[in-house]
Amino acid sequence: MAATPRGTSPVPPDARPRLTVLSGPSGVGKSTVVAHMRKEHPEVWLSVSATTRKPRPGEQHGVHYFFVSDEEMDKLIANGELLEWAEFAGNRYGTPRTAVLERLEAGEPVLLEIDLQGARQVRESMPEARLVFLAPPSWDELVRRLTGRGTEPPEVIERRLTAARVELAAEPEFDQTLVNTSVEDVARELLALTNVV
Ligand SMILES: Nc1ncnc2c1ncn2[C@@H]1O[C@H](COP(=O)(O)OP(=O)(O)OP(=O)(O)O)[C@@H](O)[C@H]1O
Ligand SMILES: Nc1nc2c(ncn2[C@@H]2O[C@H](COP(=O)(O)O)[C@@H](O)[C@H]2O)c(=O)[nH]1
Repeated sequence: MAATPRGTSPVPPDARPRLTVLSGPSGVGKSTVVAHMRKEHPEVWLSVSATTRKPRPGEQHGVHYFFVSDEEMDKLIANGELLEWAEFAGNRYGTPRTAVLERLEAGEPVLLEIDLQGARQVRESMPEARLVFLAPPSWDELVRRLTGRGTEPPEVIERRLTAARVELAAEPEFDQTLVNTSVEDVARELLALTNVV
């Protein structure tokens, strides 16, 4: 058996800083679960995405998203500043590359909350990432949550539900599925997957 070099200790694979990607259909509760988890564990670093979507009431630039113009998004993409990006229901969204890589290099676990297309791109470029799918308890409950949130007009809800059917069908591509029946339970399970504790 090979000896452990002096000054180092064997690190079990699960103790390494990990890139966790949380995806799932619009309205399933990704932001709610992540916010709940980070209230107790603010040390979980969540990437702030850039988007061309307009802010919802209460959303702050640099906190919930970097709200950018179409031209700014074009530049971010052209300059290779995004780790991944996608068009979703009429807007573009992308993950700023440098901030994520800096955190990972510093040994900190990183969480991305992104759509299916983005998750697939991360799987290609960073195969070590753990992909977690957040599923609704049922289709009807997903529709209730998305509609009940009251943030999108009916035609945008329709677009998001069309995307949701595609996203639900892609669940087998993910490493893990969590069913969002209870925010508290899922937040605890997600925390365990991020390797923070
Ligand atoms: N476990 C749950 N039980 C009941 N309602 C929930 C649960 N989780 C989230 N919700 C509610 O569902 C709605 C959608 O949640 P949220 O905005 O977090 O979804 P999301 O997946 O982040 O959506 P999007 O991808 O569109 O940003 C919110 O009104 C939220 O309060
Ligand atoms: N591919 C990416 N998807 C992202 C990113 N940031 C957010 N999202 C996803 O977009 C939809 C819609 O979000 P909303 O805030 O408008 O409701 C949702 O699935 C998010 O997870 C990103 O950087 N890249």
